[in-house]
Amino acid sequence: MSRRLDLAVYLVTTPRPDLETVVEQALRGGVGVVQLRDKRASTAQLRSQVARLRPLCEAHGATLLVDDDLAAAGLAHGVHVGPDDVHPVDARLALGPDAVVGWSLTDLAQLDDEAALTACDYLAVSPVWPTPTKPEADAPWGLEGVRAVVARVAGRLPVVAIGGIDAQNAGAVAGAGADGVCVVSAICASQDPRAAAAALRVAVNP
Ligand SMILES: Cc1ncc(COP(=O)(O)OP(=O)(O)O)c(N)n1
Ligand SMILES: Cc1ncsc1CCOP(=O)(O)O
Ligand SMILES: [Mg+2]
Repeated sequence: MSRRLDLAVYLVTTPRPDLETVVEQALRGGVGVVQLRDKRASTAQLRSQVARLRPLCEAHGATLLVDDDLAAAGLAHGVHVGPDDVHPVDARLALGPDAVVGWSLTDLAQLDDEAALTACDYLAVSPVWPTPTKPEADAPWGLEGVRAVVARVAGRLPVVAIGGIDAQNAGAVAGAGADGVCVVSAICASQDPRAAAAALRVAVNP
């Protein structure tokens, strides 16, 4: 991975008609990574959204990733996969050495998968807290889980956390050792996505 990866505030999108406006505002507020996540979209729809979002992200020096879909991710800067998706090694082989590959951690045993860790650029502790945005998510790690993961991989791979994070608790997540916070609703459900992103940035890097 050769591009600069600013994981401090990481936006995972939810489908909405004004997505470009929300992303643009979030980028102005300091989001460094945007992940396009739309479970219902076809590859063709994702690719067309990537074509619109990528120039926006690049204008702000940010990274655009796609959830799960390697064909759409090939038009972006990389992909985020989970333990039930394509393996990070296969994602790396498909997208090449310059792509960003992120991997969700739902179980500490995943850290024994040396090949996966070598193929990844970052790990996402998922979820740190329960969240209505993803009710089917695995058991929450809590802050102790963030600490446990960071203790295992610190200095080797950056660690972010996702699930139930907002500007009030983001500082605690960073205090547990996370390099960044990933959010859906804290930005997408805000009346002011720019201010919401900026508040998260301050909480992570006071
Ligand atoms: C940054 C980040 N972390 C975790 C997830 C969840 O990924 P996954 O476990 O593959 O679940 P789905 O998003 O595919 O439902 C994520 N997308 N992004
Ligand atoms: C996609 C995803 N993966 C684990 S939790 C989650 C959703 C996080 O949403 P929110 O930031 O609104 O809690
Ligand atoms: Mg997935």
